[in-house]
Formats: sequence, structure tokens, C-alpha cells
Amino acid sequence: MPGPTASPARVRPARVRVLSVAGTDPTGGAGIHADLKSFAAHGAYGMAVVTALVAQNTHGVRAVHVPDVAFLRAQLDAVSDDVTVDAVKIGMLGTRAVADEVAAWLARTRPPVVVLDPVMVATSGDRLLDRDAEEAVRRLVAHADLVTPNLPELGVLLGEPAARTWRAAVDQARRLARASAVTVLLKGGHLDGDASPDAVVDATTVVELDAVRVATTATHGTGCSLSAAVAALRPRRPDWVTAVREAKAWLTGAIAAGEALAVGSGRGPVDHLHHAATLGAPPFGDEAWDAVADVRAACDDLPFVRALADGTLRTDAFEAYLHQDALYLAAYSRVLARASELAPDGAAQAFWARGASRCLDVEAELHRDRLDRAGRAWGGPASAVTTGYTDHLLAVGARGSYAELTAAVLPCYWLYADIGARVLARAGDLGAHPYGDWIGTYGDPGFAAAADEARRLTDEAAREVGAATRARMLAAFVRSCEHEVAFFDQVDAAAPAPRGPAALAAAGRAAP
Ligand SMILES: Nc1ncnc2c1ncn2[C@@H]1O[C@H](COP(=O)(O)OP(=O)(O)O)[C@@H](O)[C@H]1O
Ligand SMILES: Cc1ncc(COP(=O)(O)O)c(N)n1
Repeated sequence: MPGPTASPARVRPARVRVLSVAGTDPTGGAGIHADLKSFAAHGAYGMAVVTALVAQNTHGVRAVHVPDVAFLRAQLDAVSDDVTVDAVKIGMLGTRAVADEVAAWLARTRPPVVVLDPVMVATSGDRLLDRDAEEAVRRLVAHADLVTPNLPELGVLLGEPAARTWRAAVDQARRLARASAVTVLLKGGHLDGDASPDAVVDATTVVELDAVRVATTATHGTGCSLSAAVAALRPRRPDWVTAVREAKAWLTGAIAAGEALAVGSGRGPVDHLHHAATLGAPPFGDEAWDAVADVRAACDDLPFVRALADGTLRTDAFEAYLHQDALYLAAYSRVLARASELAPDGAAQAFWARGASRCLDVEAELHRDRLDRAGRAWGGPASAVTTGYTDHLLAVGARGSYAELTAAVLPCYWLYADIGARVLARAGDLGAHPYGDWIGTYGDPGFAAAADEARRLTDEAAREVGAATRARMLAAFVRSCEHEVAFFDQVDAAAPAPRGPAALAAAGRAAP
């Protein structure tokens, strides 16, 4: 605990401190009102400096009043003279004088993260930036780390006509990134079709983020909300792609929930707190564990689990199981690598990557120490049960939601550790047990710690999502648990030993 004399500057603040420099929307859907809600929705502490007062609603803009720039400067300095600003989001500027004043303040204060949403025309079609201010906004790009144009705005920033296709827009974004040494978040909201892709583009790379287009009228303030969310996230995320991916997933949910707010009769706002239904909900793990109580109870009575615990399991059945386990682990490793790719921070990324690597070690060990020793080729294909399980995991991974993927991969840690603990307890003296060395691995404290951490990361991911995603997390978790049970149950542990060459080979071998 820091003592009373500790310097406040050395204490990591509880929340990221983010400043919006933007115009107003008295109906709360766009501008600084949207920004402050987006900041709060991402756990940041929000501040706002007003560039322009806008009389607008969900139908459009009625009037704009831009206060004197001396007053803008007074607002900006009031913040920066007192508060450490971790990130700035810049939205509507209105006039050239305002844009230049903001540029001068950025040059003086050099905030660590600057996101520029080059607001020019509202969704309603009303202009929010004077034509003679476009050059000033182009100059402002030099002070930004991330610029978030939609298709028409990107054209203006380059002094070119707006791109008519996504390919042409990505090409324009690449040229802007190179010319201005800035990262570009290109927004595809203005495209036709049933997708609403975005792309994070810098001088050398293009990362496209796919999203389905939600059929809705609730698109007022989407650009404001997205850029504000990215600004709030970036100080505590390793790179732009991670921050944008997370913000975009949240925004898609916010757009889908917007109409239910019943705000206005035109193009309504998004629901920034759409995930608030799950704020304060019990940890995901508690809910999920209760949901699979029956499945867990059924595990102990599986013939395979009983026979493994009491040592009566036939060796050929055990080896068939190990063979499927090795095939499973190879695929599971790829799924964990995908979780690492989608992870929101470095610690989670490293945890899943270590898991992926460990699976391959265990798979190699299985072949070297157990299956190859069995003295026959273990080249058979994955069973339908194994493939069913790995296909489920790969499908969740392909959908690209980190939270759902953590829920899908969790049972392989948690349910497996849970069953293993009970097999271990039932097995008795492992020295005299035919499968003692295998069952002993169930007591590995390293594995128990990894299961705890996987659960913690899943709980953490669940805190960020809305009710719909949480329901999909639960479905993915339950499905994986059912696959775990089917996996143990796929080997016919009760049947007599098979006849033929495999049985002969098995008969000549010592128990593992
Ligand atoms: N109907 C929609 N469904 C899903 N995402 C959308 C929809 N409309 C816009 N978006 C997303 O909202 C964000 C803002 O996009 P866009 O409308 O292009 O910007 P702006 O609001 O600045 O014009 C982008 O991430 C875009 O992909
Ligand atoms: C003050 C202000 N800033 C920005 C927008 C753009 O909003 P949209 O995302 O709907 O184009 C707006 N309507 N009002």
C-alpha cells in the first residue's frame, strides 16, 4: 500500500482517463454524449471538451453554434493543466479555426494516444464541417495515432473522390497510412450488402475485421461510439488491432440492441450499455458449472471411467482412447492458438499460447511413451466422436468471438480436471494399479493451476459481453461438456477384447 507521501503519479490509476473533444447531441446518440457512454461502457473515466453546440435529433441537424476558439482553448487547458490524459478522441470540429486550435493544443500537450474521427457529414446527410475546414482536418491527421474515416471521409482526406468498392477504399487507406505515418481504421458502414467490414491499415499491413450488417435504423452515432471505444481501450491493449477488434464486437451488439431503446422516430442511437444486463451477474463459471450438473454426475458412471479407476479396463480399449486423445490434442492445440490470437491482452495471449504448446508436448509424449511402445502402427483416423468435438471447437474459433471461444475450450481443462480428481481418489494405491502412472497425472498441480486460470480468463471475458453473447458462451460450454462425456464413452470398455491381429498384438504387451 502506498503511504500518504506516495506520489499520485506513480500509482496506476484505477481507470484509463480519456478525453473527448467533440460536438454535442442533445438526444444523446452522437458526439460527446455518445463518447462518454462509450468510455463508461469500457470502464474508462470520461471527460469532454465541447467544440460545437448542435441542435439535432434522430432526424437531423437543425442548427450549429460554434463558441469562440478562445473559449475552446480555455476548456482544453483547464483539462490538461490539471489532469493526466491517457487518450484523446477527437470528433466534430466544425470550423477551420477549431481544427487549428485543437492541433495547437495537441502539439503543446502531446497526449500518448490520439484517435481522430474526421467527422464531416452526419448519417442524416447534414454537414458538420465547413468545406474550408477540410484542409485543416488533413493537417490534424499529422497529430493523430489512429484516424477513423468512413468511405467519403477517406476520399476527402486524400483529396480524391470517395472509393466505390471496398478494395479501392483499402488501397486508399494504405496510401493515407503511408503518406501520414498514421494507422487508419477504415469503416465500411456505408457499403451496400450484408456485411459491414472494417479494416485496420498501417504502412505495411491490412487487417480486415468482418462483421455482419445488422438490419436496423439504429445507426446514429456509430462512428462516434466506435472511435471513443477504441480510444478508451487502447491504453490497456497491446496494439490497435486488439483494441479495434474488441470495440467492434461491442459496437455490433450495441447496434443490434439500439432499436429496443425506442429513442426518437428517425435514425436512433445504439445501446452503449447493451452489455449492462450482465454487469453484476454471477461469474460465468458459477452459472456454467450449475448448468452441467447432470453431465458431471453422469461422468462418474461411465463404464470407461469406472473401469479406468478400478483397473479393469482392457489395454486395447485404453490405447484406443489414448490414440483418440493424441489426435484430439493436436486439433485442440490449434484452437488454443486461436484463443491466443483473439486474446485481449498479453497475459491471456501468453496463457493460451502456452496451453497450445503444452498440448503438442503431451501429444508427442503419448506417442513416444505409450502408443509407439504398444508395438503397432497408430495411424488410424480420428473417430466421429473426436471429430465432432474438434469441429465444434474449430467452428467457435472461426466465428472470432474471444469470449465464446474461452467458454468452448474451458471444459477440456475444468471438466477433465474434475473427473480426473475423482478417478484419482477412487484408484487407491497407484503403485499397484495397472494405469497408476496415467492416473497419477490427474493430480498434477500444474494442470489444476492451468484449469483455474482458464476459468478466471473465461469469467473475465464474460464480464465484457452482452446477454446474447453470454447465452452463446453458455451453449458453447455445455456443448463442449457433452463432447467431453462422449469422448470418454466412445471406447467400448465393457466389450470383450477384439479378435484378430490387433488383439494378438495387445495380448503380448505389458500393461502401461
Ligand atoms: N448496420 C450496421 N450493422 C453493423 N455494423 C454497422 C452498421 N452500420 C455501421 N456499422 C459499423 O459502425 C461503425 C461506423 O461505421 P460508419 O457508418 O461507416 O461510420 P460513420 O458513423 O462515421 O459514418 C463501423 O464499425 C461500421 O462497420
Ligand atoms: C456532434 C456530432 N458529432 C458527430 C456526429 C456524427 O454522427 P454519425 O455517427 O451519426 O454520423 C453527429 N451527428 N453529431
